[in-house]
Amino acid sequence: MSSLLEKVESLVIRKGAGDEAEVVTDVTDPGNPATRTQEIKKVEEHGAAPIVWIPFLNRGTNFTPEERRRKRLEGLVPPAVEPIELQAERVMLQLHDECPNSLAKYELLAQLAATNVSLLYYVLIHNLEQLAPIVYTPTVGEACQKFDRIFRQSLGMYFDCFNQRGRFREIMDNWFSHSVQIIVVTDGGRILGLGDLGTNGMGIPVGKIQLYVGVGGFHPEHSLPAQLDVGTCNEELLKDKFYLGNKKKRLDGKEHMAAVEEFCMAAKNKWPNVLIQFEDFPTDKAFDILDRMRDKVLCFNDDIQGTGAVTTAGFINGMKAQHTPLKDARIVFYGAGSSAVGVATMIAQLISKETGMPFDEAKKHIYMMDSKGLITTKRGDKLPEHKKLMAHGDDVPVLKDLKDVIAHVKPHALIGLTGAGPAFKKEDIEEMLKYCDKPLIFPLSNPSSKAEITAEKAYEYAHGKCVYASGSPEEPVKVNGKTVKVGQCNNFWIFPGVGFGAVMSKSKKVTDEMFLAAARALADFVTPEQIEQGQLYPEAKDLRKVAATVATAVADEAIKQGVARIKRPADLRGFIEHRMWDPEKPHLNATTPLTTPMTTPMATPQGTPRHSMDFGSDVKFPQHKPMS
Ligand SMILES: NC(=O)C1=CN([C@@H]2O[C@H](COP(=O)(O)OP(=O)(O)OC[C@H]3O[C@@H](n4cnc5c(N)ncnc54)[C@H](OP(=O)(O)O)[C@@H]3O)[C@@H](O)[C@H]2O)C=CC1
Ligand SMILES: CC(=O)C(=O)O
Ligand SMILES: [Mg+2]
Repeated sequence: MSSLLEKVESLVIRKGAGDEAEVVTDVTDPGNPATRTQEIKKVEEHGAAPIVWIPFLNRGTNFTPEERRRKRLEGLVPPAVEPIELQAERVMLQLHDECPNSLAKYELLAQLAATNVSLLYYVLIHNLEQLAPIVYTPTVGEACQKFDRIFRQSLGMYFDCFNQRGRFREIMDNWFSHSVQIIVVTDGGRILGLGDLGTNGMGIPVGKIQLYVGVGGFHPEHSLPAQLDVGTCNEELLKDKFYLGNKKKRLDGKEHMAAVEEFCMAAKNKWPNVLIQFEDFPTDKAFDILDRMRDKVLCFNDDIQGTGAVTTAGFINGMKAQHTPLKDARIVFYGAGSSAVGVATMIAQLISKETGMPFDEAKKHIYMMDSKGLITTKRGDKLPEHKKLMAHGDDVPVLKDLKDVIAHVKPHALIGLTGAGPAFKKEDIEEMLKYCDKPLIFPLSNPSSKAEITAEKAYEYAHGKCVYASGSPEEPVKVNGKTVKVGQCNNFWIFPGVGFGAVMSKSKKVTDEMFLAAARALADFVTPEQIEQGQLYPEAKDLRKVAATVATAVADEAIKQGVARIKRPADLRGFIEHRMWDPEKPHLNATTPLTTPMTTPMATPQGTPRHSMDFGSDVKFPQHKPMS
């Protein structure tokens, strides 16, 4: 005989499909119909399972005696009634005393995410500086590499692009929340600088969503980490018995694009105002996906646009620290993938807007290198589209070596986005010093093991004279006898605020101008005195405040551009802050669902949900047919 919980599970699933009549008959125990029905009624009244077993509702020992009585939790939690502060103190103690390394801390926090969501976020928000490097880079990189080994509980949704195509919309009905506002989705193709990690890449959407909630202010129930399983070409994973995805070679071309498109359109149908963040798609897909989807769904690519904005902010402050006017600034990019091209484009836009010079003129200030050297149209190889934009022509010689490029360009800034560090050598930094007395050095590749240089070496080679920030956090370093905090140039300064600002302003799209507004707001958060001392970014403890500032600037820009669907509130900052979710008030649903009531699946006579295919004039649900 099946257990009550199994019955209830069946009840809940069937209720979801809108087939209640069938349920009652089905779950009544023929041995004792009256008792069974009563039991089920009770469970119906009090939820499918005790809420201490539901991570989004569980507050463990924090439930008051009255709540324990009312919610039928008596006996299910220890007698002590604890304030969340004390619960958090226990977690911090466990992190310090019981976890021998960063990965163990990651696992402990993942366990918390799977059991008590409010407590996870309380702990995260109150210890951002300490814990961002755990849930995010660099530790999340190691976690992704070992994801199938440390896996315990899924924290997001998987979409199997081999076996579930055409059914993504239906599968989304399995997610518990009716009002998702933010999705981070990856295909695992370029996870940080670690390459193709297939479904092990899920750690990245999970980590970014944790920052969307802990930093950006989204309600946990309104956020969704998602992984498209398009296969992997990582031979080690294909051989790994624990690998959690399909052991098949990656989909490519039209098949890959069709899967992404089905996912996006299904998400829009299910959650009409959802914002989709594309994350760590390989460069040969990233630009095409953004181009194809940006007018169809509310979306952006974090690696292209988020990185663009965060680096532009550091560049603004770096040029101030050097006293270099933007019209004179020259920049060398080491790496020409999705992130580098995103940054280069935004910096050229900034120079153009600030100085009045045309974009085509502004972009001549930028010199990009890839694995073959300085990118020029005359180099003799066929350049992919994304490299053409910034390629120089006859005005530059063919150069392969970074030092030679520096000698030719005489740059004010050197930005590393190769995913292939360490790469910047002593002679490169010394060469920069010949032309600029305070060069900006940004080794931005993640995680730390892939960074182009470390703070210690950069300051040493530059005799303490550079302005520096890295993609992953670093410990403070001694510079000329003084301890200096190391700045972090990571898109985590941008995406939580951009996402929250766009969603709270009910923006129809996320425009380039909104990203530029985010960059400026981030740059302005740092005081002139801090900039003068070489500090280009805020400190991680201020992440939440920065997110509110960025969100306000983004919403403001959306309203100015006419893409927002709200009227300007008298106090925009207050409007944003009021809506930021606070785990200390778990029932205060500050981010009131903006989604219109969801499109409810209708039950067919057979009980299988079906969906209306008429989603309005401009949105058509893809029918899993080959794309033209
Ligand atoms: N700090 C932050 O916020 C962010 C950091 N990143 C980091 O940026 C890195 C790159 O990401 P993405 O742009 O998407 O990746 P891609 O793999 O698309 O790009 C890498 C680029 O670096 C070039 N490259 C690789 N090795 C070398 C080398 N030895 N010398 C010169 N150029 C080289 C490649 O050349 P070729 O084209 O010839 O192959 C390519 O142009 C990752 O490590 C990622 O973690 C990304 C987003 C945000
Ligand atoms: C930070 C980030 O998005 C990356 O390294 O890919
Ligand atoms: Mg990324």
